[in-house]
Amino acid sequence: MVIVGGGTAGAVVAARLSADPGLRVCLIEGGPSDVGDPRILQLRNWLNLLESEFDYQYPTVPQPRGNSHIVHSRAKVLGGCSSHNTMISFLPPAEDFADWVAAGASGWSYDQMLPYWQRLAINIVPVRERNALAVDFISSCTKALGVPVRPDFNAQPFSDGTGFFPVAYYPDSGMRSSSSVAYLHQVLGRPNLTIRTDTWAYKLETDGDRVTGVHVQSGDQTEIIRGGEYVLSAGAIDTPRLLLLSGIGPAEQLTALGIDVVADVPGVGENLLDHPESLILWEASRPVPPETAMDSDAGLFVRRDPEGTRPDLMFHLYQIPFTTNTERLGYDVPMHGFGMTPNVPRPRSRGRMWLTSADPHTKPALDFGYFTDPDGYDEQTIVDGLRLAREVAATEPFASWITREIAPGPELQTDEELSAYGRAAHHTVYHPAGTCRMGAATDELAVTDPELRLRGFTNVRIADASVFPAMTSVNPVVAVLMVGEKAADLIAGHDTTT
Ligand SMILES: Cc1cc2nc3c(=O)[nH]c(=O)nc-3n(C[C@H](O)[C@H](O)[C@H](O)COP(=O)(O)OP(=O)(O)OC[C@H]3O[C@@H](n4cnc5c(N)ncnc54)[C@H](O)[C@@H]3O)c2cc1C
Repeated sequence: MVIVGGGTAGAVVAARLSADPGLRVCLIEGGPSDVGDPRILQLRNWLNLLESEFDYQYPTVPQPRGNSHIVHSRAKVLGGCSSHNTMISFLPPAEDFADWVAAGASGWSYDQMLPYWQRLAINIVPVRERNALAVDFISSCTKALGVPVRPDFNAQPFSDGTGFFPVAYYPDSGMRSSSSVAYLHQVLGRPNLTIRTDTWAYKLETDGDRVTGVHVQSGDQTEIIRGGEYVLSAGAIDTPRLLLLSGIGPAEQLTALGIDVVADVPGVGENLLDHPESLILWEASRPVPPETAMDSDAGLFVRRDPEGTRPDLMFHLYQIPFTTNTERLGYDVPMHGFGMTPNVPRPRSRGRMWLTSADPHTKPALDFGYFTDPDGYDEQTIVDGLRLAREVAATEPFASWITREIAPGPELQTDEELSAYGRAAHHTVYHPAGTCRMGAATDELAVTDPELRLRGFTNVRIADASVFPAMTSVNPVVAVLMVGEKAADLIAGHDTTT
């Protein structure tokens, strides 16, 4: 068994499958190991990992209705993005899985997925550090907007609420509970598990409907790693990239680049999803206390649609000034500041990714199509978010932490002004997904079937965020881990739900 990508889902698949001593598992990971490296393991260091040596750093193509300057961080280290993210960990609502089933992913209903949630090995706990700013934020959210305080967001399904986030970490040590820490670290000695770090896959070798090997590069050396079955877990950008480099994708695109078409799979790279977020930034009236799990410890979910059953607007509280985009627009950078980031839980804009060259080292083009949905739903969500954030900011005790609103600034008031600012200053919550989405066999744009098998191939599955048919309403890492758990069961033949 060869697994490409030792990231969030790939680590789960490798750990679960290698529990069977009769199965030999080789895990190929492009980045280094995280073992013993506090830069990776300390959750609070996450911001320093962005655009570092542990990051593939993908730019986007110009975004006519959004921000063209975003660098999409994708982790290059064992554990993948679970080794450099904030590990905010929500069980997605039942309706999210119902959307997946409706999109053709039979076997992926909430009830069928709950056993995977229950067996996750990561250590999810509500943030233990109780920062006074975050405490007052929660109090003002509930007063201003009437949403309930949630001591544990995962205790029961919710459609709104405010509180400290559930986070996968170990509060005593500050260590993250990534997929590498929770799944791999204790099984590194298994004789049937080989982990090849710093080894980058750039092409699949195929023969008819089977993959027969993976071409990899390690330093200056290249070789082919072979196995009976293959799992692709390189993430929502690198899994479709590897398929396209191997001649598996939209035939027209491949032919134009001079890549031999092995299988015409038109959905590879389509359906690129993300959660866009914007920012309201305040100058603090006093220094923000230092206690924190990872500088964004609390948040707010709002349901604007009275008919809806899920949140349709989410905010992270940032206890630090996250000014990358506002500074570029000419706004002040405060010495002490903080912000709220309204994001769109179920965005309606869709993007796509594609290759611009047959050279495996050339980064692919990413077009998220931010704020291009024809009804303007995504931009209205951001506008509503900026307005609701101002209501929270006007309410004590949070209000007394604020000296002034720096961005968008009180002079911007109309929907048009707030939309223009919100889109210019927007960022990503770093949640790309959907580019190899699963679906029914009759769905031409589905890249895998509901058992995660790659269209047209008998011995390859995909297990990572790329298989999402639709975006989860909440931060997606838990859903990705559940994909890994279910993939392992499907491969081992234990899955009884499909
Ligand atoms: C900065 C940041 C913060 C985030 N915060 C949160 C959060 O708090 N909560 C949440 O729910 N979600 C969060 N996310 C999103 C979440 O982490 C991702 O959606 C999820 O981890 C993706 O998992 P994956 O298995 O699809 O891919 P990854 O975890 O990215 O795994 C892919 C792995 O494959 C390896 N790889 C890639 N290409 C190759 C190749 N060609 N050959 C060999 N190996 C390869 C990579 O090195 C990586 O280890 C965040 C993401 C980022 C970047």
